[in-house]
Amino acid sequence: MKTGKLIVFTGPSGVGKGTLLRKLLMQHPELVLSISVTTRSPRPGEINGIDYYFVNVEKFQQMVADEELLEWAEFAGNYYGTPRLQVEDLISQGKWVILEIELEGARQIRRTFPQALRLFILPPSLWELEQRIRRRGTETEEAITKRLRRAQEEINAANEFDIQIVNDDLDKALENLEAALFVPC
Ligand SMILES: Nc1nc2c(ncn2[C@@H]2O[C@H](COP(=O)(O)OP(=O)(O)O)[C@@H](O)[C@H]2O)c(=O)[nH]1
Ligand SMILES: Nc1ncnc2c1ncn2[C@@H]1O[C@H](COP(=O)(O)OP(=O)(O)O)[C@@H](O)[C@H]1O
Repeated sequence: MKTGKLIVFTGPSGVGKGTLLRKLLMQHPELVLSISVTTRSPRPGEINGIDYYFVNVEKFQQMVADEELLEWAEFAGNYYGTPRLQVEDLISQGKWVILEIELEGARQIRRTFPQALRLFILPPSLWELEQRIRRRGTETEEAITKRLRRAQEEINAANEFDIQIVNDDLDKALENLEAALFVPC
């Protein structure tokens, strides 16, 4: 029987997690990205059920109370969480499931799924991180400030993770990511 695997993918907002994951998933369709629940509003182009499940705060709190979330956290004024059933089903089918989550959620997973592989994506510098968030053009000034403040705290915790990858050159970062995931055993 194939063994499923849980892979945690963390790093500051704007570091390029989404960009790296899109490329990785195109090349490795056997990997599955877990779709999170969030109370944040959809950005233009984001689709409910594809990018996130967009819910209101009441619904989110109900899911927490009903223990439907494997982990959850507040980030920059919104709630985010991983639906438990979806992940457990996929892992029991032998799939490799990726959680793209922030630091507090990654810490929860470390306690509940100690066997998960945990990766942290670093920016080449804080200056470049800020340029990337601004260039993306999806955030208000207030949201950018919150994300940058949080970024330093997250970067300080990078050593808690099994593997650290710097996303400077995108293709190089992708190569390092593949090397970390597909170690011959
Ligand atoms: N704990 C937790 N964090 C999540 C989850 N889904 C997304 N996040 C994180 O929430 C943060 C904000 O995500 P988002 O609003 O999409 O902004 P972006 O990272 O700037 O694109 C990022 O660090 C995500 O990795 C989740 O289910 N649980
Ligand atoms: N290696 C890279 N070099 C330059 N720009 C990048 C790189 N990786 C991602 N970006 C850009 O940085 C911005 C933030 O990337 P994104 O994937 O949305 O980050 P995250 O999901 O971590 O918040 C996007 O505009 C993306 O095109």
